[in-house]
Amino acid sequence: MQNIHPIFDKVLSRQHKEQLLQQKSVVIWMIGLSGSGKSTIAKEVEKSLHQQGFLTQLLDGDNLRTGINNNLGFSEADRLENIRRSAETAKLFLNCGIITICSFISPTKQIRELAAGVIGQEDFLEVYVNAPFEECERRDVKGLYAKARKGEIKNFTGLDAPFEAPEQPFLELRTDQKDLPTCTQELLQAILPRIQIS
Ligand SMILES: Nc1ncnc2c1ncn2[C@@H]1O[C@H](COP(=O)(O)OS(=O)(=O)O)[C@@H](OP(=O)(O)O)[C@H]1O
Ligand SMILES: Nc1ncnc2c1ncn2[C@@H]1O[C@H](COP(=O)(O)OP(=O)(O)O)[C@@H](O)[C@H]1O
Repeated sequence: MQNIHPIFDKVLSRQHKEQLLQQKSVVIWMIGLSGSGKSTIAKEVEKSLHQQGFLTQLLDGDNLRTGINNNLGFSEADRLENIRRSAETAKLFLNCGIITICSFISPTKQIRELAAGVIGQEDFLEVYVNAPFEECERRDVKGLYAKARKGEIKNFTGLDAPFEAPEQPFLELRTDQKDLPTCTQELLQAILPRIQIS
């Protein structure tokens, strides 16, 4: 990167901002098939954290794809770029001391390693929102599975595009076995020690 000179000697650090907000920031990165429950849990967790006085930001695949990522589709290369930009966005919030809840399918190990690399392994909490493909298809919240079966959507995750289950996520939530309040509580319990100032 020639002629680019990033500012590293900032007057205000992430710690200053965390101190102001009385919280520690982290990125909660929710992954899983379409319809597994990422957005639903993310919204519940955000609501609860807000009620407890934490400053949060939600970043969702569908939402970012209407703005910063609106020129990207679902090829492998586009998904990588989608996640790279989304992770860079999450990092801006992280460095502002904000608890950042991200929900992106993030289907491959390579894509998730990219996200973790941008954010920093220490601050990247990978949450696997897991429901079997058949259950997600049964739910078919947005009618996308039906369209994909008819061939109206190509590169659909789990059908004609891969989803690689993570090997060692920070947390796994089986949304076909536990209800929404239970999944929400499990996630809150897991992250609270990471975001509270001791
Ligand atoms: N081909 C294909 N495969 C999967 N999903 C598709 C596809 N086409 C559109 N959609 C819609 O896009 C949402 C997923 O976007 P993401 O940015 O999370 O995907 S990725 O992480 O880049 O793989 C996804 O949102 P969720 O259902 O919330 O996962 C869908 O609404
Ligand atoms: N335990 C659970 N956690 C989250 N969602 C659940 C759960 N059980 C059933 N659901 C339902 O599954 C669907 C998940 O949809 P959504 O959150 O949009 O998934 P995603 O964001 O992963 O595409 C919703 O209709 C939700 O009500």
